[in-house]
Amino acid sequence: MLLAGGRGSRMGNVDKGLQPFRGATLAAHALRRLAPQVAAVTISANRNREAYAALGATVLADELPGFEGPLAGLQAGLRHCATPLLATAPCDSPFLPEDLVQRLREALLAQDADVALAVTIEADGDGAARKQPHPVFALMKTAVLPQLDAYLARSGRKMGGWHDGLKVAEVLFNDAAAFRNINTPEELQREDGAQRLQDLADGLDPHAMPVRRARQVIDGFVRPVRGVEKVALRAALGRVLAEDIISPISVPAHDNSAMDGFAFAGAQLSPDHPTRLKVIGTDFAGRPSGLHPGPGQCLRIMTGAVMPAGCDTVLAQEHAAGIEDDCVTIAPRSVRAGDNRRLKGEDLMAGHPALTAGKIVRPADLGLIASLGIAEVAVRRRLRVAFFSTGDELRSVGEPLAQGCVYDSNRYTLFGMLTRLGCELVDMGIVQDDPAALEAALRDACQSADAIVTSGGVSAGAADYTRDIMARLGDVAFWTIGMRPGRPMAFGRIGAAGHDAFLFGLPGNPVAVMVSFYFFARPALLQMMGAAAPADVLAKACSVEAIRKKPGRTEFQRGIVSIAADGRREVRLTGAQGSGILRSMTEANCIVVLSDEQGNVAPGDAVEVLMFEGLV
Ligand SMILES: Nc1nc2c(c(=O)[nH]1)N[C@H]1C(S)=C(S)[C@@H](COP(=O)(O)OP(=O)(O)OC[C@H]3O[C@@H](n4cnc5c(N)ncnc54)[C@H](O)[C@@H]3O)O[C@H]1N2
Ligand code: MOO
Ligand SMILES: [Mg+2]
Repeated sequence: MLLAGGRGSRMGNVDKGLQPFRGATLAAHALRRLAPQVAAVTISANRNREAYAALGATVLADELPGFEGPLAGLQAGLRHCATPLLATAPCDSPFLPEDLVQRLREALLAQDADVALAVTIEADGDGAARKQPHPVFALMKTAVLPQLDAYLARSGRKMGGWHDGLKVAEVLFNDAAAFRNINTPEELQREDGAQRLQDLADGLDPHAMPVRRARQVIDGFVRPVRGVEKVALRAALGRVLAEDIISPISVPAHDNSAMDGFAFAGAQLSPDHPTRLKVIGTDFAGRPSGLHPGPGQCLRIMTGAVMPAGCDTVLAQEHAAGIEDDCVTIAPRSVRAGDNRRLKGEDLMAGHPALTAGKIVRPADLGLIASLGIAEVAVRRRLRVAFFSTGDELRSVGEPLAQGCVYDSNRYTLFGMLTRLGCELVDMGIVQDDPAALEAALRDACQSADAIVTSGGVSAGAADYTRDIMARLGDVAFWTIGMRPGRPMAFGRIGAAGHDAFLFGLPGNPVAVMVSFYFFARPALLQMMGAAAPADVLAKACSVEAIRKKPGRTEFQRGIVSIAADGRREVRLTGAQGSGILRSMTEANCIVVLSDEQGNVAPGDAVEVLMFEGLV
């Protein structure tokens, strides 16, 4: 029985099961999961009964009036159930496990229980593991109806509340995500992925896809992962901030001195005559003297010491016209009122955001967070990325190289690129050009990862099965991109056993896999990590050589930037640019990006380069 009899109050009092979702309704998706697991399906619904009946199920209304909740639906279900066991699931759980009923039944029989219900292990707010029962995902003997009747007659309404006196078997499911339900319009929209890939790519020719458009489609399709964890400050390096960090204090907390010197009230400076001030004491950083200089007085002060009351100006000691005994002489115009004073909150003001969600934490950010006294930060959970290479010709490092074979290098470049992004990796090795093996690998990958990156098999070669299988498993587009290298690519979302993952099917050639990773997969993975969109920061360099280039496609050539004798930045190519020549990537320190509009390049022309290494 699918439970669809609720009021849908968090959804705005609409009939939740009938909300559109991925081309159907929530209830239709849940039913699609549930129906194959049982002999017959009933839907508990109190509104729109014809719409539910149209899904091909018997529809039952509550016996109790007034939307009394899922137990009322269950009561009607048990009363009319023709089988000895009744399974239930809510209508808003489109991802429910495909083996839900089978596993509940095994436990119910093995333990001779009255009710079997699903439990998962979930992390609570502190990251500690906690058992989460899901009493609406249950299987029960129809013979338990009298207990439920009695509970409802006592005005009990809690889903698990009526189990007292019954034997309950708990069945642990590893996949908490399969039990997630959709309660609010926002959740619905997020889970719905907003749009289908085909709609996003509408009107675009998959056989001649401009780089820019492919990136737009990918960006519009991927969604950030939701999990958040609290980590100790140092562990946040390289992670993505999940929340804005609001400054709890002002930094600095007080006006303080920017110099070692003398602090005084600037109003007494004369533009025409030297000013002589008596030094009445010394203020160190963290050790104030407690003295307040009056007119004609000053304090010796160290950098970082709090400005004494009544003082607004510091004269750096090396700028004093004279220091003798306990007096300092200041020449006219050698310092202005207000100089060398750092203002309270000039770095960070209390209550203002110091860092915003989506920032990838760099060393300076660690320091900034520490300066606020914050020891723990909320970061997005790491992205899990599964990757494998395809091809019968591939051998792994350590194996002998048979005639006609090559060592699998793509899995190593992918390992490097994914590790640099801070992903959690699932290395699935080499998968043979065999449809069954490929399908099994992709299904497997869906269950363990948020994203899958494969290499090889996406062009139209006879042994390239990848495309067919990918298409069968989900919403996948195959593009020939107007670029070089990296022309063929598969992108989309595939699913198996209640899990889905975004898929990047990259071309097999070793340079092509890297270039398509950097220009398509990387920005998309960053978005999935919850990171704010990064821009490719291109610099200009003078090409020392002529480069042949056809307009109408983007070329990513491998280059070496150096500084010429005249101080200008110049670039030369690494030599042969074939997409199988991986050496070109190791020799290069930049990619020369020749845009669609660009034609031939003459020696001395400026071209755009994307440098490999930055400072931090
Ligand atoms: N008739 C056409 N043939 C090809 C086209 C085309 O448009 N029409 N496109 C070419 C381009 S461009 C590329 S790139 C490749 C992409 O093909 P696949 O993605 O199907 O890749 P494979 O055929 O499996 O492999 C291509 C090449 O790369 C070597 N390779 C594959 N995986 C690895 C690995 N893990 N480590 C090292 N080397 C690897 C493989 O042995 C092949 O030599 O298609 C062109 N053909
Ligand atoms: O993608 Mo292919 O490598 O353009 O040669
Ligand atoms: Mg291949």
